[in-house]
Amino acid sequence: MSSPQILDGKLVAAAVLDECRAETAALQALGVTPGLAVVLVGDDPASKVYVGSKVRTCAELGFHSRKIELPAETTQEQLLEVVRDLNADPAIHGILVQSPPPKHIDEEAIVRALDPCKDVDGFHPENVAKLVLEDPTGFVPCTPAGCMKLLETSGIETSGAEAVVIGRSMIVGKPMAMLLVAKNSNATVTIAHSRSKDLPAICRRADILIAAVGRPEMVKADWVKPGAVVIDVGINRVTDESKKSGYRLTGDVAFEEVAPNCSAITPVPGGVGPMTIAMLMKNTLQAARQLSGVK
Ligand SMILES: Nc1nc(=O)c2c([nH]1)NC[C@@H]1CN(c3ccc(C(=O)N[C@@H](CCC(=O)O)C(=O)O)cc3)C=[N+]21
Repeated sequence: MSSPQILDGKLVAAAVLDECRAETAALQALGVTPGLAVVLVGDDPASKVYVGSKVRTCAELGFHSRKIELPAETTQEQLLEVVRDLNADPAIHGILVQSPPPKHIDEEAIVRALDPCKDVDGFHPENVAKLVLEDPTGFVPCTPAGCMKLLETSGIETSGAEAVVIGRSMIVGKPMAMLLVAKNSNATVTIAHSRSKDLPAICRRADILIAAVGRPEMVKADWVKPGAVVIDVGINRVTDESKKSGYRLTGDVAFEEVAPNCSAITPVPGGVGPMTIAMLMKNTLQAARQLSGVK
């Protein structure tokens, strides 16, 4: 096989953002300006890039946004105080605390302190439950939501398909599996992970393969059934002396060798990453509508 369909996340994200822009204008006409707060603790360079790009997208859409950058030494109690203030701030509808925080911070406690109605990441237990219950008032985590949107808009049939998700994180793997098995998607889902026996054989069963492990180029050509659809969630920085920055981005899939073998595949960058940000904006709009009681 040759020339797979390249699933262009940048293009689809731009279309989602166009919808968001129109919806923002409509909300503003009703006196509601969507507001997103992004909290970053410490100075991880990759996190800074992502946070910057989230805040920039807010500005492009006409959202109110707040970027709260805290030093790496910020205590648990100080961070909880910031979250409580944002919970109480009527101009803020969505709160995102960039993950991972420094080691001395108990991330789970921070997530539980969020007002679930403002938890646009969908990490709070109440939103996790709503995802399992298929309750649309909950927030779906942005990365898996973006993968689903990309599959939908590309006309990829999930109903009856064998999907394999590699990775069982609360941020991607588990919610991704839940979305694929949900009644509006109807895939048959396997969740594989580092302890799975014969991972390549499990992956070869997949009509739709989702790689979310965080290991650069782990998925090789012989892991993929000919004609499969491959969604690469990995965003790994690897050193590359030929680049001015000294690094390049690569996914969890060995793109060059895998692509010729599949029917469709996402690139990195330009695949799932831009979709994640677009879905964050969509979730913030949902939060603004729900909190303000506007339909
Ligand atoms: N509470 C929380 N929520 C998140 O949603 C969250 C998080 N923490 N921590 C980190 C991950 C990662 N993440 C990305 C979003 C966009 C791109 C993105 O736009 N990537 C571009 C390239 C960007 C670049 O050049 O580095 C692309 O793939 O084309 C990447 C990664 C959100 N995350």
